[in-house]
Amino acid sequence: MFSFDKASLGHPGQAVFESLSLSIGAGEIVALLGPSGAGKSTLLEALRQQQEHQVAWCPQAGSLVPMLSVFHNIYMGALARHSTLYNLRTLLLPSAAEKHAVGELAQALGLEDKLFTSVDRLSGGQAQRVALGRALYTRRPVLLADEPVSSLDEHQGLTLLRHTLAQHTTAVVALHDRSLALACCQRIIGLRHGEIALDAPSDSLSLGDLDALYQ
Ligand SMILES: Nc1ncnc2c1ncn2[C@@H]1O[C@H](COP(=O)(O)OP(=O)(O)OP(=O)(O)O)[C@@H](O)[C@H]1O
Repeated sequence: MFSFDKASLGHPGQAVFESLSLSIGAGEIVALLGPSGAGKSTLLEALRQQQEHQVAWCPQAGSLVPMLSVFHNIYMGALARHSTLYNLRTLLLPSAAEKHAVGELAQALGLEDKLFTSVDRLSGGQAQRVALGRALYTRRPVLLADEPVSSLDEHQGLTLLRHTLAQHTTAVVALHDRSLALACCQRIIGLRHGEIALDAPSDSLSLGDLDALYQ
């Protein structure tokens, strides 16, 4: 599904990975771990470019449109599924069917009472749940998510990450919470200084093994 062979990845004027070799197969649920600046977001963006039309994309907070409502931001996940005319009509005057579909998703995310509240009036954790909702509403099989539950409490983060992963066949999720990575993902890829420092099944790893990534 995803494959890099001695690839150079990075940003204009800055290579983050100088020679990255990595394969991720369909059906894998993968956590990306590593200290800040290790290259998790850079790798997610490169993965996205390889399978753009298959990917449900959940970037870090800040990607929502703050002055629009929860309904509108979640609906944006569906823009590619519909004609421009249908999208314009739905954004201006949503049908009962779209309100119901987005409302059901909002309910699963604990946002049912905020459906027509603008995102700039939400807490950080509520906004993160909207971003997850938008990714879920794309209804695509491959989830790529960048710290999708970092502002949620431990219990809610675990519940929502499990709920979201269950709706995708393949996923790569950057996380900072190592326990969450071990609990929810089958494979852990640890990044450090633009290299893969660890790549192993999560059931072969302990929290202590993951600590080494951050030392
Ligand atoms: N738009 C950009 N232009 C130039 N360099 C960038 C850009 N975005 C990130 N970088 C650099 O690329 C490197 C990797 O950044 P990246 O965001 O991939 O790390 P990360 O592991 O996701 O970090 P964090 O956990 O803090 O989000 C860093 O040195 C960062 O400064």
